[in-house]
Amino acid sequence: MPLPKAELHLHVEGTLEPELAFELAARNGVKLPYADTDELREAYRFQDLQSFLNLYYELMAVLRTEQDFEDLANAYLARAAAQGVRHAEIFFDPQAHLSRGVEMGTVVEGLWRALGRSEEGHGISTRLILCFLRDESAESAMETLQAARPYLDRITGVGLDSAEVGHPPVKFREVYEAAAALGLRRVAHAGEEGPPQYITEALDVLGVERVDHGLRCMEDPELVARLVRERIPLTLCPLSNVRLRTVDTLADHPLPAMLDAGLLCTVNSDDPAYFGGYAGDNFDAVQRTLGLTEERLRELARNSFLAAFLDDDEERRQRYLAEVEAYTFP
Ligand SMILES: Nc1ncnc2[nH]cnc12
Ligand SMILES: [Zn+2]
Repeated sequence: MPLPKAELHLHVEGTLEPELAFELAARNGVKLPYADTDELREAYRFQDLQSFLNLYYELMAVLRTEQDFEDLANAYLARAAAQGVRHAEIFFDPQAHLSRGVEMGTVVEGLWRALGRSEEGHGISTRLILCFLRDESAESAMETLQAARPYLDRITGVGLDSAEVGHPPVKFREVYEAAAALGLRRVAHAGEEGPPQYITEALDVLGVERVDHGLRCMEDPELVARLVRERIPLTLCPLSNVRLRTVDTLADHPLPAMLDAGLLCTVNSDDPAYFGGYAGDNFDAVQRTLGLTEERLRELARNSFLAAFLDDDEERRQRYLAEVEAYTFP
């Protein structure tokens, strides 16, 4: 039995495996510029975040109907359950669909058809987090938030993703204020490729409660001290960092130093279909390569539930935390 954990940094579009991409392409009459799944996998050699994003957006062309989004989410939930995920907070990128003529309702209702049955079907509780694309305008983000208003009973929070450098958090100040006024939780990618200053801005200007990635905080000791003091969770994605060359090799990953510094770290998969592993694979990889002790792994799992947006269901959080403490490693 795998260690129970929450996944807090997972882009549902990043769970599109090549096999499902071809299946959906055939179903929707979409022509992909790859002969087969092998040729597509060959394209998964990324130089940086942008080279990954190019492929990530290109493949979204196969996602067209509610059924497509339901199938995508169901495939993820099945894989996640097999790797010990008990709770998943799932990002989606509506602007990447709206711009192709796929409506907000198609995306949210499609995802919800899977998420609404996830507890019975996969034993996973879920939350949905709407992400704004930071390389699009603030006006577009605000329009997207407005388009989501009929679906807010299904959406827990907002996030910020896509190309980071040159798109500082401050650009989205008003959108995040509007999201907060609607009662939405706030997170943002910061310090993945962008500088530590973006992490500070995400906290101070956007009021985020968790930082996605946050890796580059390690360049600024005062920021580390603040993150420790304020118990700000970081949603790290080790295999993603290797594939996008944020770190040279997994052995160079600062996770052990971050835990030693007292940071509230969690381990997640980001875009598992592209980066070589789901949540459990990320745990296994850091255990193997970074030599994390069982107590460190238990700490990561505990942190994931502490950092989860389960404030409306504390009883469930305590149940999950008890599962973590009772877990015996094989
Ligand atoms: N790792 C990542 N960083 C920024 N935007 C993303 N969108 C999907 N994955 C992402
Ligand atoms: Zn991400």
